Amino acid sequence: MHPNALLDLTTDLLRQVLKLESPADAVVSAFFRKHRSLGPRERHTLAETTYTVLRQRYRWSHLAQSGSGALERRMAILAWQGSETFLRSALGPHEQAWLQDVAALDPARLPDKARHNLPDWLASALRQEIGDDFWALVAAMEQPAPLDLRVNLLKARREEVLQALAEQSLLAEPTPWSPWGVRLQGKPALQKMPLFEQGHVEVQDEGSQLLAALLQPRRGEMVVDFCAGAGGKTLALGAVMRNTGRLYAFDVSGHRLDGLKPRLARSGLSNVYPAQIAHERDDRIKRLSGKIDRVLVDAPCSGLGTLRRNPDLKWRQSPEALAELQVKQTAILASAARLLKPGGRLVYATCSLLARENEDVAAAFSAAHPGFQPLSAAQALQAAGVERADELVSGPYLKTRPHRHHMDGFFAAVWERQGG
Ligand SMILES: C[S@@+](CC[C@H](N)C(=O)[O-])C[C@H]1O[C@@H](n2cnc3c(N)ncnc32)[C@H](O)[C@@H]1O
Repeated sequence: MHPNALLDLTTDLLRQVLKLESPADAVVSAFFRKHRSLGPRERHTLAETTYTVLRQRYRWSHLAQSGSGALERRMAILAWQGSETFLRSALGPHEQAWLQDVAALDPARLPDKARHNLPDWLASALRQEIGDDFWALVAAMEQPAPLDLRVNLLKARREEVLQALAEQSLLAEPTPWSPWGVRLQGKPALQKMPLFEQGHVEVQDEGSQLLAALLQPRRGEMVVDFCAGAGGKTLALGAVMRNTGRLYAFDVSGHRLDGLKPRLARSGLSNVYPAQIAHERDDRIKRLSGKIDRVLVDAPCSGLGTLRRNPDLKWRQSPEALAELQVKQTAILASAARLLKPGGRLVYATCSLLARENEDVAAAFSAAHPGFQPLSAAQALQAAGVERADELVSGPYLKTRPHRHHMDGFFAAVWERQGG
């Protein structure tokens, strides 16, 4: 494709993504479906440039002020993630000179906002949450996430997967904490590899894998994954249960649960029962009340712990949306808790970094449910064979952080239902 044409397409894609009306990955996928003739290198440039702008939107719009022409074009030029020679051949002499001037500026002298690239409400919430680590967190969130795999222990051992990857000259190492995790270098086309097709591995961030360790379901138990979605955690739980017992995968979204089907088929699990529920007080929940050994609530949340993968979320969330989420999280947790037998374990998890969705919801639940005894996440993880679990917690809670653990930001609280 001619350099001018690719720059025009990038400008067009950015214009669509920056409307922030739909998730960026959906807009990018729809754009690629519309432009089927794009090659892999062109797709890479389009997607990476778009994500670079989303990660550092204030930086690029600040620097773009000095140029001329459409703002999205200027941002695309500054954040370009393809060949520089190729880009330069798309630019006229004025744009070339402007790009050179901007490139010479010292990024350390930019205003704070153009360095942290966060909306004001989120910057102040994170400063309060993270304190002195704020800038380290900002830097970590601007990096793309590594590609983590979870080894499906029903079908393979971690050493075998590492060996198979090495035979294909792929660099990989065990994840630092998850006993089932493998971290790959680069982004190989995994979907076409036998390891993936035959269900020996699934793509799953290390933090997400740890939630299965925290719930620690045993063979033969009755377990509920209350907000199962496309089943990332369901699959991990089913494997820990060694394909025994009964694992219900509930979600209000039938569409998301549909995404679980092909993954289940690959995984070899036959103990999973996906079911769409109307809402958290659905009759099905009432019928199972008091019968379940372990319940995971992977609650709908702002997703702000996944900004490395979904940088558009920081522009699409708002304090008002967080307040609504908190109401929903509180209601789902209270309803899911009714499922548990005495002695049963409850885990509430989010991929948010904010106390409003995390500690505040957990504390309100504890206050309203004295029959649920909070447990230490570190002890639960240690019991599940996670070494150095004390590095992953803050007080009784699991709290993973991109800048400290190279994982998405997860929060989890654990309780045991009392009584007999
Ligand atoms: C964080 S996502 C779950 C991700 C999933 N556990 C995984 O590992 O892939 C939250 C899920 O909660 C679901 N959800 C929203 N409201 C719900 C409710 N009232 N009851 C059950 N699930 C709900 C959403 O449809 C969404 O799939």
